[in-house]
Amino acid sequence: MTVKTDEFFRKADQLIAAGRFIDSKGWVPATSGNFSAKLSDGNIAITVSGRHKGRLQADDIMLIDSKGRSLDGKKPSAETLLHTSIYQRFPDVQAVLHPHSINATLTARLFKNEIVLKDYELLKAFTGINTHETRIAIPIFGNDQDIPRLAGKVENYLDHHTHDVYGYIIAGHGFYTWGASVDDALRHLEALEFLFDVEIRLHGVTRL
Ligand SMILES: CSCCC(=O)C(=O)COP(=O)(O)O
Ligand SMILES: [Zn+2]
Repeated sequence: MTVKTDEFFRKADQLIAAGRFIDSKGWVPATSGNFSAKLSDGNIAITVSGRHKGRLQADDIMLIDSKGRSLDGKKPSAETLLHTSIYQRFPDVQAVLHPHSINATLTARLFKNEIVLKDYELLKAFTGINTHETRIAIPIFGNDQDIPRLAGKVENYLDHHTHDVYGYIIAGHGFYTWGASVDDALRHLEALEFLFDVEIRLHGVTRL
């Protein structure tokens, strides 16, 4: 069994704190959502499947390898493959966060295929964006209980959209976002939440 390092426990603490914050906003109801952070050796700290993400303890964060295989005998998130495929594609990504928020769910009901966010000052919360005069697209995928098939659809999208993808929505489910640290991923998460909220209010729930 692999020994857990100081780095593992530091990242685990960051994920636990992120979970508390995300839950305080109501974005991980019941046992929904999952979080991960990459370690310098390529292994990944990730939430154990089925735990309440707002009440995580050190025991609820486990260690997997880059392929998603458990290194400590615990059962990783059911959606582990969605995390490992992001790390594999984007070497700079160090954290992946997946909330199940009302706004992501409503956004997928209001918009088909993607939501375009443009001309918002808060776009500057995304790494690499320095002006409101830009646009980003957040793709929307159909939900699927077959996670490898869902991961394949995400992969296919990312094969064709190589720049400025900061996250994606899974309809009727939640969204995924990531960043170069847990803090960066959390900033992207909050910004997306705000922008989804604005777009929902703008386009009106009456269209649902
Ligand atoms: C009760 S939420 C259903 C599963 C899910 O979508 C999720 O995000 C949590 O799954 P995990 O295995 O990571 O706890
Ligand atoms: Zn989920």
